[in-house]
Amino acid sequence: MTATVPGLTLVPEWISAALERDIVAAVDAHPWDDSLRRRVQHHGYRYAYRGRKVDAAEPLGPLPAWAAELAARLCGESVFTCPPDQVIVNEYVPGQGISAHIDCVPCFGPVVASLSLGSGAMMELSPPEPGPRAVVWLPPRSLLVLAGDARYRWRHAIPARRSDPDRGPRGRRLSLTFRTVVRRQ
Ligand SMILES: O=C(O)CCC(=O)C(=O)O
Ligand SMILES: [Fe+2]
Repeated sequence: MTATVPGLTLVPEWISAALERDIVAAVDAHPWDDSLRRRVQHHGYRYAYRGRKVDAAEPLGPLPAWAAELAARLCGESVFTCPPDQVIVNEYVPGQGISAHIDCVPCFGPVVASLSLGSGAMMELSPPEPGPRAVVWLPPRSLLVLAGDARYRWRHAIPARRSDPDRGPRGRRLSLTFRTVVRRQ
């Protein structure tokens, strides 16, 4: 049995295959940070995985053009109430994943949106109280939006494996996750 997750929305084919190709090329033209187990890029603000914090006083500079365009579209479509100003790119090669977590609550605002490019992947979400997990297939070019309980109470993970049940082998996947940095007064 799988559960449904309040606050989770998945929009298939949020971008075209042509735009997907252009964004992957633009992302790959930018240097990667390979100090973690998977390669990442941080745009807008750096997120410190270790201390789980973002320094809102230290912007990295303007978002790259592809990220600024997608951020504007997310705003225009009212996915966010203000333009997201922080983007993390994750690269997963087959066998890589991300362990179960809730995105940093004091660091980021109430909406987190993640665009999948390249390969699809299966996401597992665990409820706040013991109970059945939810499994969501994230196809390439889809937009996953986490708000409400999906953002604040459920944990999400991408199991580190080479293929997904019923979906076959994974290829290289990029996820582009848009967030809004919380500014403390
Ligand atoms: O790759 C994904 O779709 C999820 C990424 C994620 O959960 C994160 O960066 O916090
Ligand atoms: Fe996350």
